[in-house]
Amino acid sequence: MKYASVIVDVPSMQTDRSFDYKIPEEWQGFLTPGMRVVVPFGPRKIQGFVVETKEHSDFKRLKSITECLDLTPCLTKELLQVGHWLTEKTLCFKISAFQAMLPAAMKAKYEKVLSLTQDEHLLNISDQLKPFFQKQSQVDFKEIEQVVSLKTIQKDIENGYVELIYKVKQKGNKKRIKMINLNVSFSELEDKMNNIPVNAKKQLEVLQYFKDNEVKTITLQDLLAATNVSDASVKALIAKEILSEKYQEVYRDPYQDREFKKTNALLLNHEQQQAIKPILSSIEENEHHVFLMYGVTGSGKTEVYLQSIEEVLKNGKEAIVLVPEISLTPQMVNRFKGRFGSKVAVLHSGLSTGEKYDEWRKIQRKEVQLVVGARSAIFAPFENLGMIIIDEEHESSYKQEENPRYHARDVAIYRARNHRCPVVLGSATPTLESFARAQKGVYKLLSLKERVNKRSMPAVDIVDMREELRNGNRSMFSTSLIEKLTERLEKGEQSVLFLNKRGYSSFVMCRDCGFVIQCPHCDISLTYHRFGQQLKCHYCGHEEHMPNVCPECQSEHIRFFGTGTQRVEEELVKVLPESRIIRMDVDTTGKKGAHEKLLTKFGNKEADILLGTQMIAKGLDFPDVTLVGVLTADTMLHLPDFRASEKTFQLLTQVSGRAGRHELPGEVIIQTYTPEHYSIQLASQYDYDAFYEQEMFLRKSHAYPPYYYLTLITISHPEITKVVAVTEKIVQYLNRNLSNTTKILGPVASPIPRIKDRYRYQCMVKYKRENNLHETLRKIIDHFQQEMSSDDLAITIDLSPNTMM
Ligand SMILES: Nc1ncnc2c1ncn2[C@@H]1O[C@H](COP(=O)(O)OP(=O)(O)OP(=O)(O)O)[C@@H](O)[C@H]1O
Ligand SMILES: [Zn+2]
Ligand SMILES: [Zn+2]
Repeated sequence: MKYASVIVDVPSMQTDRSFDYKIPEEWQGFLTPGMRVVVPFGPRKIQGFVVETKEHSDFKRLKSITECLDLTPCLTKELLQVGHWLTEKTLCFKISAFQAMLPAAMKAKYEKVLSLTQDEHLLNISDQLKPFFQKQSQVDFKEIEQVVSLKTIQKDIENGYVELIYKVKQKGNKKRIKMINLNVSFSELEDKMNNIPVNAKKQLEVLQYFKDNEVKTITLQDLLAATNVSDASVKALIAKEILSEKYQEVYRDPYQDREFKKTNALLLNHEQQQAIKPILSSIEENEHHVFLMYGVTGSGKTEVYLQSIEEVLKNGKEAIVLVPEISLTPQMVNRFKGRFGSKVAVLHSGLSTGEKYDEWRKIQRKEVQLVVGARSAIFAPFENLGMIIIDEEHESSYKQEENPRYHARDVAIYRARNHRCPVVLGSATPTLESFARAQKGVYKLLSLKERVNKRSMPAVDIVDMREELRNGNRSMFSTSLIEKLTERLEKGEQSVLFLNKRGYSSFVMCRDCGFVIQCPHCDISLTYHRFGQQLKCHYCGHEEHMPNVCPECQSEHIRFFGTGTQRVEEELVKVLPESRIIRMDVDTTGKKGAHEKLLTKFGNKEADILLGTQMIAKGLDFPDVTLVGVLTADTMLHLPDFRASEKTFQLLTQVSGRAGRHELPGEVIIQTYTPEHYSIQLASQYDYDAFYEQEMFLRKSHAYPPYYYLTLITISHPEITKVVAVTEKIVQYLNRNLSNTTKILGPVASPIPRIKDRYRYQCMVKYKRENNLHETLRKIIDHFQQEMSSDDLAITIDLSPNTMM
């Protein structure tokens, strides 16, 4: 093939198509679609993806590809196809779609260098530049920029003495280690040693080591450590050709120092057998089906996953398991590694960029057959997929909230259809969307209604906190919660306390005038951080010091409100001084591995109470936890979000599921200010079916999903008049072009009307069927393209918004 079509790394409307390049002769026949290349683009050199190779091009005078970055395609044929589909589905740029499918380490980074156009020009360039080019013809632009004025540089560029070049920097460095090799046989070694002068003691010591230990290859690092000699002695032996060195590539394996206890398949109970049967037959028959495995917490869904995967691997195929924010549940990793050992790659946000890259390459090289990972693991470059599992399918983290705004569930189904294999969605609290599809028979419903060994679900007690207040209890713990905690302490059992942080922050308010301190750039209150007495904005990062007096009325009665985990801990220590508490929140789990350490400690019973936020709500399976307390169940209910009730129900069910999972029975206490709310009532009765009925009824009457599809368009700009004008225009255009049955809401200010000094407006499209939607939206973006690139206007379109924020 002589020509290649390339998608270039310039995310803009004008460049959202392929460009043709000549393939230099030496790469013809080698370069294939899915490889990354460096190509000249205008004055720059940038990265791109080859999407097609061909014998002819309609264009004349084409430039040549400059560099080839891959030896094997980093995107398989199928993933290229997924990329095109993502572009359609989410209205993102092709380049964004391709990049989203690769580990961060492989995204292009550019460095600017200033380069002499000819060596002779060293005499002509300005004096300030000269010192930089004495020894080299290219200099990092950043270095020069700090010392020499841009004007001066510009002049030399205009004169043609120097030029500015963008170089693609490769981030994904493979880790290599130096191996030292013994070049002679052990019998020859004696001879060689005799020839070495006696005073070269260190060199002799090195050779003695090889002799004593009968090794022929060892890493340089280990050799130096074992013999306590310096690098120089080894070099001397290499010069004598007794030793040689070579580099060997190694993987950074975050789990290499850990042992995983091998586990075997358990004997499935009746419900599990019923559930696994259709999955296995779909695997055998090579048929694509989507299964919704609706199983109460502790019903043994994971065991069903494990045994289905076993079947897939036995057939020589591969599987993907998505787990929400997996770094947060090391227990989960253990279960997969325990069953499948080195066949598993793990991909999650807790890994370093390098570690992720290495895990990804294990997949690419077919060294593993199973990947367990968070959202983006859905793009694992397997070519022979036999199954995709999405655990906790209701988790909102499966939706990416930046471009491309995809939902991993959609990608999973698309890929599984390509590979003609099953998708299994598992949850104790399926999304209404999925459950409705199962009701209609679009998905196949598999139910696990009982806990393993018929253990009962923990009894739930709802405590009305208003009542507590009326009875004179002003603390954040109800009387009955304290009683039950004390009981657990006496019996040596463990408790989990859950603080629902979402929608709840510690804001600062003046008790005299009611003034709330807000971010000067965003319309949202600042959050109080005890450490350093700082106030922080969670949207733009603005920080300021906590004032001593109210900026509005000078009163000294300015306090923070709201309950942080730190405060809960302090209060708890006062009430239960003898208890040992582990607190898990963003502050205590910031460091790598901290999360796992804390959980291990709790598992070893080095603490009585685990106190935490969302991060302890799911996946935990500790036998001695018999009490779960939810401190404030209703904080999420009041968010401007049509899924607020559903999320509350899911969360309460998940948290309750942490108690009494093994021999000991469990109990749950839910503290709330709105005990009558149906999502709280029904969660306490574990009545998903009733919740589903009720919530579906409300969604229907308010025209929300799953009855209607949504599209959210958000417009932002530094000037409010501009935002309003553009939003109005968009609404008018939508009204003219979409069908009559479609509802268009807006323009209205977004729930957070200003972020980072930009005003935000939105409009929402609710529709049942809308064939024109994508085309209409594309036209809108097209229309405002100019203003978006020059006038700081931003329009984001989300075709399946998770929240209204
Ligand atoms: N067939 C079985 N026989 C015996 N024990 C089992 C069986 N299946 C699962 N278990 C055990 O029951 C416990 C709960 O199972 P598991 O964690 O798989 O449930 P789950 O449905 O995934 O729970 P959750 O949704 O709450 O995370 C685990 O300790 C598991 O090892
Ligand atoms: Zn005041
Ligand atoms: Zn801010």
